[in-house]
Amino acid sequence: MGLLCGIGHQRKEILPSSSASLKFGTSLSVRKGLPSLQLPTLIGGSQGKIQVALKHMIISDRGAFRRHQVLEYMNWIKPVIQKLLEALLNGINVKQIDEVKESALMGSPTVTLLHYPKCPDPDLAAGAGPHSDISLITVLLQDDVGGLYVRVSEGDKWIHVTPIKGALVVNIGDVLQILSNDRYKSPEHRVFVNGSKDRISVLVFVNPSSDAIIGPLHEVMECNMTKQVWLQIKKWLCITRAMSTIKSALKYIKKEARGTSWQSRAKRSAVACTVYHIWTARNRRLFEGTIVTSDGIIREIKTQVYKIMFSLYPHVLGQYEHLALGL
Ligand SMILES: O=C(O)CCC(=O)C(=O)O
Ligand SMILES: [Fe+2]
Repeated sequence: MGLLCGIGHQRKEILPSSSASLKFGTSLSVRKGLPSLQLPTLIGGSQGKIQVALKHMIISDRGAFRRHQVLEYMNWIKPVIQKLLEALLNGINVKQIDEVKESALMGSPTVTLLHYPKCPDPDLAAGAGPHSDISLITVLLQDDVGGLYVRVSEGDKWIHVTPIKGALVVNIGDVLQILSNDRYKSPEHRVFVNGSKDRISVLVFVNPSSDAIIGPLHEVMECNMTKQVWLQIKKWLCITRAMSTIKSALKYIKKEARGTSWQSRAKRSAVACTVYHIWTARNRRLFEGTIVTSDGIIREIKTQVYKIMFSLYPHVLGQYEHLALGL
């Protein structure tokens, strides 16, 4: 089963069946793994031996949920959440989710068990008013009663998230919207109570750890740094040809700056130093949290090229003094 995104007929596959055993519902949903996932017999437990009459438990025994059952559900759902996160972050070009990132992003999950008593006049009951979740994602298990609606964009249209047997509904939360710089939207949703049946839902709010600093991930930001640095270095080298990327620079250098003249060497060194210093600056930002400005990187590149050229051609230093003057 693949990973589907969207609601109802708008669902589209975002991961092929071979790469995930997940199925997306509202925003997303998961099917495999809980074959008999059906309220009131919720938690399959180890090898499906333990069956919990959750609906019964919530309604008749409110406030006294069995801790180990909730923990068991959390244990079951953790790898599902990890897989979902991996797929979602992959979708915004975040390929590596190491332990630090993982614990920052999903460090404070909470489980909420909700009971919506039936109401003969549902219009008079509150249910859950329109809101978006502040979590990273919310994984929601609903029974077969229905009543959860998601707002379509900004309009007044609400789509019913029809319960699918054995499926989990996954909502994008505000935190993921921020991390993704709005590429994923945290949908507004609401719940209407039913006129003749009680409704139960079990929610896992996957929250970042309390000390995590949330902002758009670097991978989703347009990075202008490389372009800015290279354009300055190109000008410094008196290269007039239009080429704004390092890729095009490497191609140019391979073709046009092959010889052993000091000019060719200067150009080759400058491109190599540009690649190296941009890479170093990225690493320092990622691993040390140090921000190096493009002016700082340009200065480092020029200094290094100048040193290389001086060590190779001290006698022609005067000829390319204008390079040094740009330092
Ligand atoms: O009960 C539901 O289906 C949704 C509840 C909800 O959206 C929430 O508690 O944030
Ligand atoms: Fe919600």
